[in-house]
Amino acid sequence: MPQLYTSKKPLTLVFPIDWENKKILLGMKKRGFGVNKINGFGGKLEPGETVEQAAYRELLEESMVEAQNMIKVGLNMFTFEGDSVGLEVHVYLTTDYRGEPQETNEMRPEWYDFDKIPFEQMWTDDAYWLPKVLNHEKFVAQYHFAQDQTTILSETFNLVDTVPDDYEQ
Ligand SMILES: Nc1[nH]c(=O)nc2c1ncn2[C@H]1C[C@H](O)[C@@H](COP(=O)(O)OP(=O)(O)OP(=O)(O)O)O1
Repeated sequence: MPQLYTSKKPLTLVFPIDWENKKILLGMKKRGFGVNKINGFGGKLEPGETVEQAAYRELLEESMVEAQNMIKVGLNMFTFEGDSVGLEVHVYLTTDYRGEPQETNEMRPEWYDFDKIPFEQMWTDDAYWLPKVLNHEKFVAQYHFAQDQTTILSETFNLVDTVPDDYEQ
């Protein structure tokens, strides 16, 4: 396969989970990349920050939920036709958190039942990997998007025991 990217940008994506009631916290993104889509909480790293530190900070900034733990469950490499920068998205679940979710400038949070996840309002790839995560599986995947940011042109998906720190092309 030809190289899909020449540089990559790490991003975080966190989902608070209530296993007992089978609910997941998602948010409507109010601005920026993926605006109007429903997704987990996350974003870019600040200078000097680790991926995990960024995951805690972004969740708090976007939903006012303060995670007490994080479990890394997936690594996605997203690339786009005509764009040489890959998005390396590190996916976490948190099962222990403090605070009630609140609407912020970035996100409007809402709890969803596992069987009522609004995949049609989410990134196309989520329908492939999010159910695996809710089934306690871990994965490494790559999705190559057309310029419409909706059509997936190619993909690779693998279940793993441990999620690596970096995506290797
Ligand atoms: N295909 C995809 N599927 C998915 O589920 N999440 C994706 C995705 N592509 C990007 N994301 C996530 C990763 C990250 O949590 C978020 C984008 O990061 P940011 O919120 O930092 O972007 P913004 O452009 O809003 O940045 P700021 O304006 O600096 O906040 O979208």
